[in-house]
Amino acid sequence: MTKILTTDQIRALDAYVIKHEPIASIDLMERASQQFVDWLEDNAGDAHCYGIVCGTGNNGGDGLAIARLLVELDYDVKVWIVEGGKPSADFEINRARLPEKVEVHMITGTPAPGIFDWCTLLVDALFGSGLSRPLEGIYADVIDCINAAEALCVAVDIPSGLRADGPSQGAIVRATDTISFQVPKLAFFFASSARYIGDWHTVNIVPWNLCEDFFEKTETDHHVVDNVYHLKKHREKFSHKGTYGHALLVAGSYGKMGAAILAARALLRAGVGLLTIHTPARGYAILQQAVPEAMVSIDPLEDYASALPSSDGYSVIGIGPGLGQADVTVKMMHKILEAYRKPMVIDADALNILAAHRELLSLVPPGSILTPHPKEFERLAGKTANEFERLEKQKALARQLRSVVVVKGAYSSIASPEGVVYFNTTGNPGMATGGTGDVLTGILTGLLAQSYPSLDAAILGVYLHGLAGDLAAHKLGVDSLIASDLIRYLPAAFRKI
Ligand SMILES: NC(=O)C1=CN([C@@H]2O[C@H](COP(=O)(O)OP(=O)(O)OC[C@H]3O[C@@H](n4cnc5c(N)ncnc54)[C@H](OP(=O)(O)O)[C@@H]3O)[C@@H](O)[C@H]2O)[C@@H](O)CC1
Ligand SMILES: Nc1ncnc2c1ncn2[C@@H]1O[C@H](COP(=O)(O)OP(=O)(O)O)[C@@H](O)[C@H]1O
Ligand SMILES: [K+]
Repeated sequence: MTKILTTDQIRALDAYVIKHEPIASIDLMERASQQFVDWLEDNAGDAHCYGIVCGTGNNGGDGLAIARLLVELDYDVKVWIVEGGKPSADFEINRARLPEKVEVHMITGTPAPGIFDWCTLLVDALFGSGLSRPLEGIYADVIDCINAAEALCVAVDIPSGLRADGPSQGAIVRATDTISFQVPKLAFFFASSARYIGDWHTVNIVPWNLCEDFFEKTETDHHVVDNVYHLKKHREKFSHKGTYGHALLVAGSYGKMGAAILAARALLRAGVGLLTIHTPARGYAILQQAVPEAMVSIDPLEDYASALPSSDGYSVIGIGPGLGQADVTVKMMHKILEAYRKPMVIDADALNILAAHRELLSLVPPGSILTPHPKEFERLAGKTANEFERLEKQKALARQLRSVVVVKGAYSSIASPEGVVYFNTTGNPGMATGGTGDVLTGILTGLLAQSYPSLDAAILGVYLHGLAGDLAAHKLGVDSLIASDLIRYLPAAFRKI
C-alpha cells in the first residue's frame, strides 16, 4: 500500500532524503525534473513547442530545469516567469543554468490574451506544494491564459492553485495530466479535483529503501490500494463447501428482482460455499431459474420481503439490493438487526432504511460493511460542503458503527473501524451503470462468508470488482459495459491477483 502524505509530510520526506541519501536539494530537483521530462518524452514526445510557465519557488525551479533538459533534447522551448515573491535558492541556480539561447519572458503585469498561442504543450510550474493561500491577481490572470490556451497542459507535482490536503479556492490550472513526485496527493481522489488534475501519474524520486523507512516512521490515515495479492486466501486441498460459509442474501422486490440475481451470481463467483436467497414469493421461479446454484427461502408476501426464517446458521447476511422500503420490510430489517450479531453487508435500500430509522444504526453488528454511494452516504451522514469534509464524516461513521464504510465512486474509499481510509484504484467509467453496486454487494458478502476479516474483505472485494470492470472494459469497451459483464470477468480478476 502506498501512503498518501500531507504537504508537511512530503516536505519532511524531501528533507529525509536530502539528509540520508544524502543528496543536495538541487540534485533532488534535477532528478525530479529528469523524471518529469522522461514522462513527457514517453507520453507527449510529439509536442514540439514547449512553453514552461514558472513561479519563483521550487516548483518554478523544477520548471527551469525541465526547460533546460528539453532544450538538450532539441525541443523548441520558451520560458515565462511570473515575477513576485522571493526566488528560492534552487530556482536561482536553475535560472543561471538555463542556456542563453532559451527565450525567457518575464510576466510583470496582466498578460496579453493569446500569450501562449505558440505552445503546443504547456508545463505548469507556477506553484506546487508550497501554495499557502488562494491565487489571485496576476497569477490568476496567467492561469486564465493557460486554461484558455489550446495547448495540452502538464502540471509539475500538482496543478497550480490546487491545495493537496483541503478544499481549494481562487484560480486553478486545468491540466490534462499531472505528474506528482513520489506519492499522490489526497485531492487527486476526489471528483471535484478531476477537472484540474486530468490524469495523474507518479514518478519516483526517492530511493526505494529510504521511502520504506520513511513510510514506516510516518503515520497517516490515508492509503492507496495498489496490491491485494497478500490478502487473498488459498483454498485448501481437503476443503468442502462447508469451509467457505453459508451466506443469506436478502434482496429483490417487485420490479427489482434483477438486483437479487446480480448480487447472487456475484456472490457465487466470489467463492461462497452455500447461498440462500430470501425472496418475496413472486421471485421464487425467477431465482430458481436464473441462479440454480442457490437455495431459495420464500417470503409469505408476494412482492416484498417481510419475514425471514431463523438467521441462525448463516455465516453472513448481505442485505439491500432491490429490497424496497415497504413498512413490512422496515420491520423485518429491525428484527434481523436485533437477532443477528455477525457481520453483515448492508447496501442500497437497507442503507436507506437505516437513514430513515436512525434508531436502527446502533444495532448494526460490529465488523459489518456498509456500501453507500455518495447520495446514500449523504442520507446516512448528512450533507457536507466538500469531499474532504465527507471523508471526515465517513471515518466518523465507521468509528461510530465499529464497521467498514465504503463510499463508492471512481476511487471508492474504504474506511476501517479505526478511521483509516484506503482508496481503491481499479475500475472505470463503464461501471457507472445500474446494477454494478449490486455486484459489489454480492462479492463482499461472498468474501465475508469465507471468514475474511471485514477490512480485508472490503479492500479485496472492491479491488476485484474494479479489476473485473477493467478486464471487461478492455475486451468490450467502456460504453457498452453492463453489470453482468463484471460477474463474467470476476473469475479472470481472481486469477489475475
Ligand atoms: N528539494 C525539494 O524539497 C524538492 C521540491 N520539489 C518541488 O518543489 C515544490 C515545492 O516548492 P516550494 O516549497 O518552494 O513551493 P512552491 O509551490 O514553488 O511556491 C512557494 C512560494 O510561493 C509563495 N506562495 C504560496 N502561495 C502563494 C500565493 N497564493 N500567492 C503568491 N505566492 C504564494 C510562497 O510564499 P509564502 O507562502 O512564503 O508567502 C513561496 O515563496 C514541489 O511542489 C516540487 O515541485 C521537487 O523539486 C522535488 C525536490
Ligand atoms: N466512474 C467510475 N469509475 C470507477 N468505478 C465506478 C465509476 N462509477 C461507478 N463506479 C462503481 O460502480 C458501482 C456503482 O454502484 P451503485 O451506485 O450502487 O450502482 P447500482 O445501485 O446501480 O448498483 C460502485 O462500485 C462504483 O465504485
Ligand atoms: K504546478
